[in-house]
Amino acid sequence: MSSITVAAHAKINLTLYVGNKRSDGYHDIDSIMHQIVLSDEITVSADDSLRLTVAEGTAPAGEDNLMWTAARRFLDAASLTKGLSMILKKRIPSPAGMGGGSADAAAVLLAANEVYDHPLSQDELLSLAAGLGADVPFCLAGGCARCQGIGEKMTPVTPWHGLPLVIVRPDISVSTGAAYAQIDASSHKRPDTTEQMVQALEEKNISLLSASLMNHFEEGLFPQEDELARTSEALSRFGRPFQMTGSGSAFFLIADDLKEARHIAETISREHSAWYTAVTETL
Ligand SMILES: C[C@@](CO)(OP(=O)(O)O)[C@H](O)COP(=O)(O)OP(=O)(O)OC[C@H]1O[C@@H](n2ccc(N)nc2=O)[C@H](O)[C@@H]1O
Ligand SMILES: Nc1ncnc2c1ncn2[C@@H]1O[C@H](COP(=O)(O)OP(=O)(O)O)[C@@H](O)[C@H]1O
Repeated sequence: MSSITVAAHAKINLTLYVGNKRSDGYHDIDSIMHQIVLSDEITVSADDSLRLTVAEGTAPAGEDNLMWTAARRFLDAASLTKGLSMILKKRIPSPAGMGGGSADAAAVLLAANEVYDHPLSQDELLSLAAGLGADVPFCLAGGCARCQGIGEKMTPVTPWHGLPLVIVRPDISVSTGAAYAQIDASSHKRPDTTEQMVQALEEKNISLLSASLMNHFEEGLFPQEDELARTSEALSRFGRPFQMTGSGSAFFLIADDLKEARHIAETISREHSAWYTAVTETL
């Protein structure tokens, strides 16, 4: 196969417990990540050199894009003296806590392996993924998983397909590194509800899922970033479960059905025209 087009799906964190800082500067986490339908589109073709075109939306060009690093490391690991031509249609908001760059990098690893007839095993791809970023192994494995360690220790969890979601991203960016540092500075720790969330997903129990939503970053970031607190307030009036995803600044709200999701998204976008809003579903 000389060319392939794939979807690079965004993720949401249904739970995100942040543990202590480790000696390597990273933090152990306990998080249920779920892929969602919202995705970037990536076309990867065999070529003599490495090229990247951003054909839609906004993302770093060339070497600053994680896709470039993923492609370079794939070619080196597979001992290929060839290149790859990559076209990105960027649709996932960024940065947002939705793992867009990680999803793109994982998609490049999988697509490049297809294009060059599987020179690397799944374990070799996972090891390349772990070297690219904490969320990349999950994006490579996909579905729904409990992610521990810094995200690389994954246990598959029963996904809940088709939960209707409204995604809202206020017009601010949060630095992931700064968000982790903020957690170190705060003494409050919410209890870890990840076990409970696994049970909620297995039972498809929306009340238990709603009660188990938890993101440690909210505690430290909301008092610091007015716009995040404002987004939380704007979402609270719909009476549906919602939460910030990852280190922000996007939120997800779980609607009863797609019709309600569209109504909520329209209402928010009318009142906050600078905010990104989208309707999607869990994958
Ligand atoms: C917070 C989470 C939750 O899913 O997602 P996002 O908000 O980025 O989507 C992840 O842990 C983000 O993973 P990822 O975005 O891949 O992080 P990286 O680029 O590897 O790390 C950026 C910086 O965040 C800090 N970091 C990251 C992961 C981790 N477990 N502990 C950390 O302390 C480190 O300071 C690191 O230098
Ligand atoms: N393919 C990519 N898509 C988006 N951002 C990318 C990509 N490659 C590198 N980046 C860089 O990564 C940063 C984090 O982006 P992103 O992965 O979307 O964040 P998050 O994980 O918080 O959703 C961006 O600000 C950008 O500089």
